[in-house]
Amino acid sequence: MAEPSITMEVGNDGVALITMSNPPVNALARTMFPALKSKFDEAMRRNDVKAVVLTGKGGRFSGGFDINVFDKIHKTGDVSLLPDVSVEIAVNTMEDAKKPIVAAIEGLALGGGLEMALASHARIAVPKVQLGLPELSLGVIPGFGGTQRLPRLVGLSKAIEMMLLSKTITSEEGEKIGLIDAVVSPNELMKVARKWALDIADRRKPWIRTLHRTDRIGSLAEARLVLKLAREQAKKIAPNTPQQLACIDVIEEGIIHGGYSGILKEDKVFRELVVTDTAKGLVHVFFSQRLLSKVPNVTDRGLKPRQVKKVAVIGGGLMGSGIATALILSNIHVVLKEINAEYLQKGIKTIEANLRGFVVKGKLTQDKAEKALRILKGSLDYSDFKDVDMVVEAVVENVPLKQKLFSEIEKVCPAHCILATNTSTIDLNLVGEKTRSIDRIIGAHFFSPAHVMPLLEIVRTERTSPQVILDLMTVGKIIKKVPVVVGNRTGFAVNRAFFPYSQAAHFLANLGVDPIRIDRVITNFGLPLGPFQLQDLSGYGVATAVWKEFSSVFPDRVLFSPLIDLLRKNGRDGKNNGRGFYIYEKGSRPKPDPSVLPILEESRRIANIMPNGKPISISDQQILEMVLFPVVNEGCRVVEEGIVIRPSDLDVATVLGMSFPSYRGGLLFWGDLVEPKHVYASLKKWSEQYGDFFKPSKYLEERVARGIPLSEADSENAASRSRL
Ligand SMILES: NC(=O)c1ccc[n+]([C@@H]2O[C@H](COP(=O)([O-])OP(=O)(O)OC[C@H]3O[C@@H](n4cnc5c(N)ncnc54)[C@H](O)[C@@H]3O)[C@@H](O)[C@H]2O)c1
Repeated sequence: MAEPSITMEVGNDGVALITMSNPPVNALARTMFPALKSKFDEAMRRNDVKAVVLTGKGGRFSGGFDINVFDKIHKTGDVSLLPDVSVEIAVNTMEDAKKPIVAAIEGLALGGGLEMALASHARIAVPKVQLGLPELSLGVIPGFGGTQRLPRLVGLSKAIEMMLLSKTITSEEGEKIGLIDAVVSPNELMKVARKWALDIADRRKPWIRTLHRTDRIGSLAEARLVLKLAREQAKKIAPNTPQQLACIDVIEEGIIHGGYSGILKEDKVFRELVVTDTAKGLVHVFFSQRLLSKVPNVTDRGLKPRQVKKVAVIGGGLMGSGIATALILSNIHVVLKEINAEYLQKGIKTIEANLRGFVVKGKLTQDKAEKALRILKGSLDYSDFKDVDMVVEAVVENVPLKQKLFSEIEKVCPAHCILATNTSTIDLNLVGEKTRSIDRIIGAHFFSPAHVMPLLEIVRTERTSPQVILDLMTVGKIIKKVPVVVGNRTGFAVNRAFFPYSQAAHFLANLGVDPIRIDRVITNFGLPLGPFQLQDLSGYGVATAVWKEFSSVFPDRVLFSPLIDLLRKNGRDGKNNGRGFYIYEKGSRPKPDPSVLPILEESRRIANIMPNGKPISISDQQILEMVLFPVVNEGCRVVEEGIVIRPSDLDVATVLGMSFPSYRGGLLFWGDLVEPKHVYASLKKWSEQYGDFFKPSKYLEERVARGIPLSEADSENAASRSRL
């Protein structure tokens, strides 16, 4: 791989072209900063240089600061690994340079990359460049002066929106809002940038040092109002993370005391934020996601993914229609098969509604929605199956039906066709029992709603062929999902890890804790739904089926609760009929339902676990731990049993499939943050008091004994996992 480098070429026109190179996105490695400085210094010294153009090699300006450095800081705690860029390079060397610097931008300028462009005196870009400061999504703030210069170029509100939401914009939009000085065609880029630089040098164009500008900020009173609203918004959208409010504070510093003062505060705050648990969690998820595309015995075999152009989706219910939506949106033709015309129409209508939903939210143009619908075809038989490259079965959860379907499909589909099932609970070997091509059977486990949720668990059996796994991974990426390869065991990875979630919550409710309080503790922690609201949403039929399924497979750790049965007996079915733990009324938010209390009391009487018949006294933190530590423990079993390839795969999967807060790094990483020894000791205590449901797993026990984080891959266990 090419080494990171900075080169300089001086043209006869007196323009020095400085090029950043570090493929693939010219990330700014630490070693590049002294080299950048020395090239700029040389350009300033040389008499044959009048102006400088800064660019990136290979059609990309720069993807930003090399975040491998964050990873190193998190492992060593050594913040001095951060280079002094904000003052030394972005101010002294670039902004205050004696000769003008113009950024010539192609492809992308993100994070530190965009900040280098902001420190230049003008910015010229080609069309469709991606521009943004997404640092907050990694738990930090822009660190090379971005918090100060972006508001001075595009105005306070727009800058705050771009930073707080980590929003990227195109160069065309950038030109409209003042971030980009001109958008030109790729073959003109260098010519225009060079001329622009010379025009500044010769005073034909203004020489703008952004940090000194105030014209886009407005009056102090106006700025204060914008900052106040931004703070309120930040508290609402990100109540558990520090970087949003810190970013606003830093911007405010620059507005009150001037850009340079803002830069100094930015640098200080950046160094504080980079070592927070939030940054550690977000960086962990970022790197863990990258690892997912490495699947032993699949991606290391030199196989090439085969193209999947047409897919048959069987079943147009909740899941099938969502899956079909995701496929047609990525230009993959779909045949949707149903049992009768009425259900088929219903399925197609749901797909249309899914697309309309995207259009209404501005995520899709009407044109694209119509184009997607044109490649969808409904069917009541197998006549359109002869040229499909993949089948995704999403019919009701019924073993004989699925077996029958796969034995039929095998006969009507081409020999290369991938045979995928969306089952959430059934053993894939059982699904494929009546099928000869067992090596083509694979799980494509989408999460509901399938056109929205990003996780795709790819379930492989011992017999699934590596080619089929690779093909499905590729399709997953094409339809913008994040594929995580998992093993074929009840619940796979995410549902399995989360099966103790509602059980533990019911246990607490039977111990006398208010379910609404439990939900509140969990949502304050950052999960979007507490366990009771989640059950209300999925309906008690599903809750009972899931509870039964897991109880039969893992009878050693099941808790008894009569609560759901009692609710059903009392005519409640959660959101389905508007009454559950909460009352659901059209147009208003779910409200806790006080009339659940007698049902709850009856459940407590039957369960009979309250000490001396009295509700336990418990803190919010203890509630959180009693609900989530069993989930961490089950997550440990998921790793122990080799259901995921690496522990960090489960972290990504819980973030994407269960909306576990990414700023907590995913399930196991959070277990590491709260200390595995504490998780272990708590579970052990509860298991002695309440039984085996809480019994610490071997993996947890062993990791604590060896002092190895739960979320870290362990080479010793890799061999046992390779059976995946
Ligand atoms: N609901 C979820 O959250 C979820 C999540 C992941 C996976 N799953 C799995 O996805 C599958 C489907 O679940 P769902 O929630 O979409 O169910 P659903 O009841 O909403 O839809 C099933 C559809 O399959 C159709 N169908 C039945 N037999 C058929 C046949 N022979 N040919 C064609 N169509 C047929 C039915 O008419 C119905 O429209 C199940 O295996 C389920 O375990 C569900």
